[in-house]
Amino acid sequence: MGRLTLSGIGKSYDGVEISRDIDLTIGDGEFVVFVGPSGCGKSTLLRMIAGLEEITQGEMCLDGERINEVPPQERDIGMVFQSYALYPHMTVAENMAFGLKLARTDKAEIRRRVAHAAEMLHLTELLQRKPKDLSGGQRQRVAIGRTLVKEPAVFLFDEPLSNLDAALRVDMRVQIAELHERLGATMIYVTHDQVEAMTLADRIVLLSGGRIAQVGAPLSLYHFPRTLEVAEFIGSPRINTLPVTVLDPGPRHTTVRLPGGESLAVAVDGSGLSAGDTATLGVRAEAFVDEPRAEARLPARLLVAEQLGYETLAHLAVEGVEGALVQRLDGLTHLEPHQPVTLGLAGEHCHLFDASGRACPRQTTVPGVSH
Ligand SMILES: Nc1ncnc2c1ncn2[C@@H]1O[C@H](COP(=O)(O)OP(=O)(O)OP(=O)(O)O)[C@@H](O)[C@H]1O
Repeated sequence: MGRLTLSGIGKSYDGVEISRDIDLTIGDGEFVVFVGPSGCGKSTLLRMIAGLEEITQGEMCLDGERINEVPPQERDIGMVFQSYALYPHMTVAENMAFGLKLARTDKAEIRRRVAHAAEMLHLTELLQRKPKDLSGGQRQRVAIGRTLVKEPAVFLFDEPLSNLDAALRVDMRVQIAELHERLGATMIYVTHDQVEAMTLADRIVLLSGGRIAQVGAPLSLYHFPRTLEVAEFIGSPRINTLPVTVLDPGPRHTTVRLPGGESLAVAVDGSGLSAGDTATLGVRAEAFVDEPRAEARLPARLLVAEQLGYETLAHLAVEGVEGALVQRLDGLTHLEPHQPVTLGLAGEHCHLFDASGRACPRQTTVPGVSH
């Protein structure tokens, strides 16, 4: 079992509060990713779960038992760190067995667990090698193996892939997903990489300033962000934002004036807004529409076209909008430098945020994705 409950968890260092009011239940077998900008408190929260940091507020329970005061080695929790910290003079097998030896585990049991972990992580052929004779990805797999042999109920990963190059990261990401599938253990994973969060998580916990900004399935956060900050953090390229003025707020549609003067009825409940309010319109790079579906238009000029093969990202200048807007286009689209482009908008594909950054509830539904 590995059901973790955090109730009102908070952390202060010398009276300075860095996180608070963390309420979260992580189900047995769930893969949860803590994500958020640097300094938002992800690692601190993970270290509190591991028992490496004192919990200064609230209660933490594992399978119903309070663990606040339980030392790390007595928690049924294993942690994989960003730095592999393997013992250089020991073989892969010895590195993996080390923790079990310290815990005086029976020798035959150690052999069984090391062999099983090695097989799961495709390390069987490498068991007699020393860390210096391994690649970065192989070393990271040994570090995971060291935790795997302890057979913990909960696995914690603290940015385990950040020392690897881009191709290896993708490879290891897939291997970690496979491992979760095969073990069915609870896994909590910290990263500042939203692609890792989107691809690995059953649920994402997006932290901001030491508090939970939003918890949900990756696609829920993508399509139904509760704040502008969440909308900007999830998704690559970043969501486009445009300053707008509210003309007519309403329960199903809110009409806004766009830069350039056209109006657009956005499919959101804007009943908390008033006519004349300033707000932010959010449009994902793939959410611009062609004629005849366009309900409003923005004249734009091409700045740069990034041709990525399977897609082209057009960076566009629009009068009245700071910075470039990005439109995702088919990879075969050919664009001339500086060519004028018309961006089409449709109200059901847009987001609207009030001046404080709170999202107006979208009235649009996305099949299979809950709000
Ligand atoms: N020992 C400490 N004493 C005082 N403040 C600390 C201590 N450790 C962390 N902090 C502060 O707590 C905040 C959260 O740090 P934490 O490392 O949890 O953030 P993070 O989201 O994991 O960031 P990153 O992605 O950069 O690793 C930061 O403002 C940090 O400066």
